[in-house]
Amino acid sequence: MYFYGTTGVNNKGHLEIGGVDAVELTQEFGTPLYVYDVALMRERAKGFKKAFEEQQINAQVAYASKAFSTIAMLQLADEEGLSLDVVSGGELYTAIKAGFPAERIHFHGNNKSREELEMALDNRIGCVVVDNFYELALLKTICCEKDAKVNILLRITPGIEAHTHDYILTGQEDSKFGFDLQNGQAEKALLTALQCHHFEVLGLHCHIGSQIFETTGFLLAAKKIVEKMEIWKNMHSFEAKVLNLGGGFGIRYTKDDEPIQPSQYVIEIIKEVKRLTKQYSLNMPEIWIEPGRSLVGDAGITLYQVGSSKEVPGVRKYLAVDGGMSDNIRPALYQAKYEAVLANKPLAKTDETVSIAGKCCESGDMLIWDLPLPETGEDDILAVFCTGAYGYSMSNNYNRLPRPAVVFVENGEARLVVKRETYEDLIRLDLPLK
Ligand SMILES: Cc1ncc(COP(=O)(O)O)c(C=O)c1O
Ligand SMILES: N[C@@H](CCCC[NH3+])C(=O)O
Repeated sequence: MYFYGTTGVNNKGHLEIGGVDAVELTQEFGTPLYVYDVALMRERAKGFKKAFEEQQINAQVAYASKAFSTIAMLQLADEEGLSLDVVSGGELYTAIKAGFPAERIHFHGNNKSREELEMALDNRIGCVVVDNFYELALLKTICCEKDAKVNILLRITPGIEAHTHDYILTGQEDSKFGFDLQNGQAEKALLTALQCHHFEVLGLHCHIGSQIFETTGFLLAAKKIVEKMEIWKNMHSFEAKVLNLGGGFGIRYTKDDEPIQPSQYVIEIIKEVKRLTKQYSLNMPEIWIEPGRSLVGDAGITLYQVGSSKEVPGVRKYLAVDGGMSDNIRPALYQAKYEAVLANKPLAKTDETVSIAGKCCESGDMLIWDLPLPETGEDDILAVFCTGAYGYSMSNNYNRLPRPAVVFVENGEARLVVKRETYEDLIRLDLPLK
């Protein structure tokens, strides 16, 4: 059994997170319930920051808020001195309402609207990560209208495709994001941007993928970009002040995942960029990264009430919980794997193998296949580990299921940070036929 962060077993034999009894949490806040281990999120944030500080590198660690964006979460990110990556007006709005310092907000997205870009400029955010020629032109028009200046990074597609465990170098990257480095688009974008006096081109950005367990892909990406930086310095007198290598650092969902320490990515990236910049006589740029999953993923646990069960003789036993693909779509979308225990008896001997079904009207609404559990019945609470990233943020109201509440636990205290949706919330925006 693998417990993350402050999770353990208390003297009642119950699962405990942040010093709080998980069963009592369900009694107070209901189920399904997302529970976040605040100490673990702080530890992860500090780990990334410390890795840069120890090497005395100017850096920004921007939390990719798509992983889990709520007011309390963004306030926590601010407390930990993180910057913030937002990818939509909604994420930006949440950040502003959370009081997140605008100068540390970076705005991503492959189809930012005029309204979103105006919102970014009006709030004087730290930088816009420009993704394509359409955006370059639109941003220029808006800046002219507002007589505004804006810091930008150019999102580059370096031609490296990161698959979870291996890396494939592609000649021509087929991606909806960014300016291609190989075919000259990136250089054309740079020249266009440099001609516009409304833009301060801070540097370059790339993101090679997600749930990556090795450093190789990041180092290859850095190499390709720094090589271009040298060419662009000589040809266009442009020297990037910032090199943003994105997020994607992998975490442990199950025993099959073997992540490396978050600091390891940072240490190796710094070493490689130092080596390359020395080789090409460039100034060391600021290094920015954008972890999402690795800051919050393993800090989240979802608690469910166990309900019905069905035995298919000789095949399997299905055990249904009171949530499913509406609160965690990752198994249905990516065949993502999770581990789970019974929160009311996590150490009990596992003598059954069951498959955990959600309650949505879809055969594909399965959370975990073939999970070893003790004999399980109606009074049991299932705790699914590692649901902190892309769980709540990808939740939905399929079958008109209200979204669960979110609770932060720390030092023996629980704090409700997102209320449970009600049926009334579900129809709030509906209008009658006549
Ligand atoms: C541009 C960018 N930055 C950061 C992230 C965060 O990725 P992860 O949650 O895997 O760290 C993503 C998502 O993959 C992304 O697209
Ligand atoms: N949502 C995905 C990751 C996408 C990251 C954003 N580019 C996941 O749950 O793993």
